[in-house]
Amino acid sequence: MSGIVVVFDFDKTIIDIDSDNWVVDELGFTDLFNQLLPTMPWNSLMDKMMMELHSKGVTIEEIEEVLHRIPIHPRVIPAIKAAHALGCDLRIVSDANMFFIETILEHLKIKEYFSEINTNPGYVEEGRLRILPYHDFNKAPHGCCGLCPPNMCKGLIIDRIQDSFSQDDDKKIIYLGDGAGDYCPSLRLKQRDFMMPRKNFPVWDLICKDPSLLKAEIHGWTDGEELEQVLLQLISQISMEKDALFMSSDCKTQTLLISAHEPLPKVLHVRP
Ligand SMILES: Cc1ncc(C[n+]2csc(CCOP(=O)(O)O)c2C)c(N)n1
Ligand SMILES: [Mg+2]
Repeated sequence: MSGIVVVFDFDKTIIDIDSDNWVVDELGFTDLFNQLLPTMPWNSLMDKMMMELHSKGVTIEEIEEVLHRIPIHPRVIPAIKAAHALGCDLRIVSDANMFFIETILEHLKIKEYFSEINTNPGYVEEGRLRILPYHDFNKAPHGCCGLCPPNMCKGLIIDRIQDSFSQDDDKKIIYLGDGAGDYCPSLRLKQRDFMMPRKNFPVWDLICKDPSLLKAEIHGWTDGEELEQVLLQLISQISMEKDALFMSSDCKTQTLLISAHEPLPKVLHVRP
């Protein structure tokens, strides 16, 4: 393992659009969706829309067929496979839902590259699709920065991922996202981590207001091609730093930077 955890947002990061809008639009339910949107939270509306689809005779197979046609940039899958081959632990944190994400990842044959998918529950119940909130906001509000929707705080999910790392393991997170919901987790990243916001998308605009609020290093990207370049460059840079064997040209002291194989000290001073 490389000691790198790559956390991907899903909509407009792995795929190139919002999966919720894609399904509603492709099945011809845009007007009803827009009419109901001011009346309820997005996540509750998606559950209601799935009920509407079912009552109008749209089948699960038809929803799957629409999901199989979802647009994705051609460099995203190679980027995911390369990051995995380099030993990174890949995870998803998304405000879409499990049914849409699993259907798309299985169709693209890339589900197995991810060790964890954190998203809203989505499952078939008596022939209709149910979409439920990740946090049960009727029980207790998650109470974070105020920017996250009531059903999901991605910041809390990042906290949980960071808490799962053992103390002496200096794992680094690379977080990729586009939306306003990706801002809260970006504030939780540590100095050793990396934030990859999609340029000129909501998370980018929020970060640009005051970049000093982030402890992590910021690396923007515009499309799948740049996502691949920036991500693989960061992984190779982090891996090189970890495994570096640096011999100082100073003849009195040679400094060996030893790789992160634990009980060895990180820096050894060797007298010639
Ligand atoms: C102004 C405005 N109203 C509502 C929404 C809600 N919304 C739109 S797409 C989506 C799924 C995001 O999935 P992922 O986390 O994978 O990007 C959600 C929750 C929004 N983003 N902006
Ligand atoms: Mg997104």
